[in-house]
Amino acid sequence: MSAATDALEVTGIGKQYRRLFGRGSNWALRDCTFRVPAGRVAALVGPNGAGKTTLLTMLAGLLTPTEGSAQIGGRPVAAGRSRGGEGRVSFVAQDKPLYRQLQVATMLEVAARFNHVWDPSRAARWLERFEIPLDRPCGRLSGGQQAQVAFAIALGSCPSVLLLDEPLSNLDPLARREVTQELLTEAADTGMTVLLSTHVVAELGGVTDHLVLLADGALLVDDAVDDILGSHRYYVGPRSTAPPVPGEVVRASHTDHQSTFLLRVPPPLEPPAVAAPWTSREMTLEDFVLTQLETKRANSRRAA
Ligand SMILES: Nc1ncnc2c1ncn2[C@@H]1O[C@H](COP(=O)(O)OP(=O)(O)OP(=O)(O)O)[C@@H](O)[C@H]1O
Repeated sequence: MSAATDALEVTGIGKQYRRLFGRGSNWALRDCTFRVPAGRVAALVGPNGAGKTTLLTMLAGLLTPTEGSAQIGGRPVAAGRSRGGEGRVSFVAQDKPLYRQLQVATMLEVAARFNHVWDPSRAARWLERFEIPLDRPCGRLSGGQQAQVAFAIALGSCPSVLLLDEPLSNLDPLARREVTQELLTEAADTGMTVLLSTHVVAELGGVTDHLVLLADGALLVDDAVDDILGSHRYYVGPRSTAPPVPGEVVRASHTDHQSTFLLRVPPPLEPPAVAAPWTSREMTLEDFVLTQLETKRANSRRAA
């Protein structure tokens, strides 16, 4: 994949926060390098405190990196500098700031004045899709409805890259699925790239096509979801010290009578079929994320 087709290019980025009390500082994120191709919906996943918000805030140009740099649409991100053209970015933070006393329709008018590129129909379509009342003050909407207004404003500004910090956290399960599917449609229709942080990995299957996994302020995985899922498979059979087919053992677990192996076969090879009594099944994205995090934790404990 050439750099020209990458909407987001992050090189060695890191952030060190000063401690408020006492001396010294903490690295929230270190040496993070990854790319997200244009038009993808990428999930930014990691445990609490992994550095997701810090990364998104730097990509939005609201926080200066301590090290490294980022490019959006081929142009460097610089804190405090507004962007236009191909590198236009919208960021929806966790606390979605809306004027509580303003009606939704008036809030959109205010947003239109703040954005030099604005598509009123795109914002209106999103609100209509999610049945948000335009005449209600924002402060009298539910948390999930307020989130929808924030998404509508972000989309109305026609970003080439949309950064969302835990967009699904206020939404019910049905709304979560609808929002992720609509974002996928928006990305497919407009070429917009989405990077969204989330803890709800189980609901990302079929929606995100790229995974960026952080843990303890470091990048653990940066890969296409199809490649991840296509190269891993579970094998379950009688208790055994070795898997029934060749491949890298990512994880093995055993009971008295049964063994389960998660195997990785790097693309372009397909994970092999298996003969009875062994059975095999696909791995989910949630399985993959949990396995990576467990392995990382076990390695850290061993090294300590
Ligand atoms: N302003 C700040 N000053 C000092 N430390 C900070 C600051 N903001 C974040 N941190 C620390 O940086 C680390 C990463 O925080 P960050 O909010 O980026 O994580 P996160 O992955 O978004 O977490 P969560 O999933 O809980 O939202 C944490 O250890 C956090 O305590």
